This record gives sequence, structure tokens and C-alpha cells, in this order.
Amino acid sequence: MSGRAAENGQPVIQVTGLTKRFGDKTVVDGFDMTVPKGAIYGFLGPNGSGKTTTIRMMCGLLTPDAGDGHCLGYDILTESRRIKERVGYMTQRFSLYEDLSIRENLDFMARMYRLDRRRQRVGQALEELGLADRAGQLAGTLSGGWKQRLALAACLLHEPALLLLDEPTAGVDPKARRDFWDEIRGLSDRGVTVLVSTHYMDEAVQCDFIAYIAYGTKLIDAPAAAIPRQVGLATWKVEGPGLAELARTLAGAPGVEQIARFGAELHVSGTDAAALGATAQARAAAGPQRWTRQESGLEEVFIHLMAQSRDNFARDNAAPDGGAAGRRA
Ligand SMILES: Nc1ncnc2c1ncn2[C@@H]1O[C@H](COP(=O)(O)OP(=O)(O)OP(=O)(O)O)[C@@H](O)[C@H]1O
Repeated sequence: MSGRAAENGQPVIQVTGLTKRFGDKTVVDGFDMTVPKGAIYGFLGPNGSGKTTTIRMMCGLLTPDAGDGHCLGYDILTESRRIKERVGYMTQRFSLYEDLSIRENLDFMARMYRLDRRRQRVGQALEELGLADRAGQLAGTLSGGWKQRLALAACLLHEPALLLLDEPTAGVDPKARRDFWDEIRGLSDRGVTVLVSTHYMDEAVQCDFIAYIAYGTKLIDAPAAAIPRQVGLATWKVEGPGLAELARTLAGAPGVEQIARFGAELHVSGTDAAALGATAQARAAAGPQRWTRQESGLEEVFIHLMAQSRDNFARDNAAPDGGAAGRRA
């Protein structure tokens, strides 16, 4: 496949069997994925589950121990240099030089990519950012939201076809998060493909597709809107007085696997819809709270997946004496 193939309706990324071991630990195991052009693909999962390692392998930034594939039409094993030229990478820590000015940061990035029309590109980025009249200000003096916008502008200078975002809005206020995602959506509309690793639900809901990874294995890979149905989790919303006490008495009741507080509501979920329904109806009849069956949201689903993968991991690693082998969750 040539570099142009990706522009002719073929997936931007297609990988199979990606596996990575660090020492005797397999952190990614037989990972397959296909990413369409312009998609925003979210990677979720517990800490240390292999999200970053997977994303880096998919883009040729890290060599897998097994598996192969293509990214942007290039072979991830033999043409990683070509891929890197077309990838923008924004890490959680904003990778800016705090003691350089806003303009100097952009100019440094433009030099790093050996870009032509450097002055023009930097000038245009400053205009688009709305920072042209503050170009001489030190980057370290910007607020979190502005630093993030500058970091994004810096990694877009070379007009990448693929953007990697690692928890991009951690520590940024809600307005700035919203603006940031509007910009990401705009890039996706223009055909830029985005891979984002996150723990935040408000980032997850912005994604077109979500892969959920637990301990090196992909458990879910689907359009975001299809995931609640695919996981098969039933949820009841409970409103009214005494929710804290109700939550205590519901623990362990038939069909109740998860109880989560959402503001003034309790969301009670489980995979056995019939058993949960019977419990809900019995409790509703006893009052005084109001019970309503509702669609499970992504947040409930991910709380469920997280708890389930922890339980599976503890079971699979249970020592002969019944204790769990140590590993960070
Ligand atoms: N270069 C490395 N050498 C040794 N172990 C590593 C290396 N990089 C990652 N790991 C280990 O591989 C596992 C997966 O790490 P990775 O960063 O991919 O997970 P993650 O899902 O992105 O985590 P987080 O959500 O915490 O960012 C972790 O146990 C991590 O400690």
C-alpha cells in the first residue's frame, strides 16, 4: 500500500496481532484494530492497561514484538519515519518550553519539523490562536487552557494527518475543555484522524469510536453510541429522599451489581435485567423513592467494565492461598 492509498477510502490505520512485552510482562497482547479516516477514536481502560503502548505501536513510534500493520499507508515496522512526519503528538504535560515566548515555542517546533514558510506558518498559527499581540509573552505565564491551545497549535504546525492526544484536557477548566473539543471536531471534519487516550467521561463522549482496554486485552471496540447496548447493562434511576441509606440496603440485592451516585440520583445497574427489574419494582412499591428504568450511559458502562476487569484480573492472578498477586490496578 502506498502513502496515497489511505486517501482513497482505505482505513487510515489497520493493525493485527500487535504484542508488546516489557521484561517478562506482556502489556499488549494480540491487538487488532481498523481506524477510518477522520475518526475520533478513544482509548479507555484502567491505569497501566496498555493504552499508550498500543497507540504508540499503531503509529510506528514503538516497535511491537509481534504483529504488523499500516498507518497512513505506511508499514508500521519498516516506514515509521514516514509516519512520524505526518503525526502530531500532544502529551498530557503540554511539552512546551515555559521559558520561551509563545512565538519562540511555535518557531522551535517549525524548525524541528524543518518546515518551509516558517515565519508565515507561525504568524498564521498566532492569528488563529488569537495570541498575535501576546506573541512575546513567556509560555510559562499562560493559564492552563491557553497552554493547552498553544500546545495543540504547535503540534498542528506541520499539518499532520493523524493526531495523538494523551489525556488532552487534564487540569483544564470546563469552558477550555469544550473549546478544545470543538477544535478537535473541526479537525476531524477536515479529515484529520484523532486517537485519544483518556480517563475522562466528558472526553470519551466526544469520541466516535471507543476501544476499552484492560490489562493488555481489548474488551470493547465499537461506535460510542453502540457500547451501552453491546455491554448489556440495565440501569434504573432512583430519585427521592434517603438515597444514601437506600444504597446501603441495596448492596447485594438480587440483580444489583453497581450503585453509583449521580448528583441527586442513584443509578442502579446490573447485567441480569430481569432480576434487577424485580428488585426495582419491589423497592419502588415499598417507597418512598421513585424508580425509573433508563438507558445505561457510557459512564455507568465504564464503571461496570472497570470493576469487572479488576475482578477478572484478581481471579486470574489469585495465589493458591486465595490472595491476589500484586500488580497495580
Ligand atoms: N518503557 C517501558 N519499560 C517498561 N515497562 C513499561 C514501559 N512503558 C510502559 N510500561 C509498562 O507497561 C504497562 C502499560 O503502560 P501504558 O503506559 O501503555 O498504560 P496506559 O494504559 O497508557 O496507562 P495510564 O492510563 O496510566 O497512562 C504499564 O504497566 C507500564 O508500567
